[in-house]
Amino acid sequence: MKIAVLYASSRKGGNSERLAKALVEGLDADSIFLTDYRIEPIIDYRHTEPGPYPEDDYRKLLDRVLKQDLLIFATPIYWYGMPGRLKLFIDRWSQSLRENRKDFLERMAEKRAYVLAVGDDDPHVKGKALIEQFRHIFDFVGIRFAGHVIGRGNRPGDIEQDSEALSAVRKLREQILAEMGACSPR
Ligand SMILES: Cc1cc2nc3c(=O)[nH]c(=O)nc-3n(C[C@H](O)[C@H](O)[C@H](O)COP(=O)(O)O)c2cc1C
Repeated sequence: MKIAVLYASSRKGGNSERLAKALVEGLDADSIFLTDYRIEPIIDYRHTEPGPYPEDDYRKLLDRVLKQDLLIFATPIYWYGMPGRLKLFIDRWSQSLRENRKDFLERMAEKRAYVLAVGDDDPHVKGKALIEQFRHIFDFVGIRFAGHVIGRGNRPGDIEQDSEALSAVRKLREQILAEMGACSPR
């Protein structure tokens, strides 16, 4: 099973990253830092001739994502939603739907995803909309939403005090390990 973590924070070593690392520690997971990619905003060509699309890192990033079986979205909550960098990437899925809808949806439908979201302003209540947004996005493209964890933290490292989030992550980890065991050849 191929696993990737999409790190959506604008900073390194933050709470969402730490939560994701607790989830995949010791596992063979591809670490995809969105800050390493330049992703331009979508241009809506749905009702006109398509193109030109931006010459940026979108295809490179998408290819890396499409290789995976399990996607872990590790994201801070920014203004009660996802960071712009992650939203730009997901907006561009509309480009793939326009360019190669069947192939894109077939490949997305093979995937499962977890969402780990960290915020500091009552995240279990005010972060619900973000989780719902992911649910709708995954439904649309056929990704199976396998679970989520909301954590609380502001300064890097705060998440280590959120025992509830850490324990929820341990449970997801057990799910992943069980699935990997079921997949491995005997
Ligand atoms: C631009 C920005 C917007 C933020 N907006 C929210 C918010 O709406 N709700 C919230 O709970 N926390 C908000 N925060 C706090 C971050 O979610 C919090 O510090 C989190 O730990 C950051 O994740 P990271 O450490 O993985 O970068 C915001 C932080 C920034 C920088």
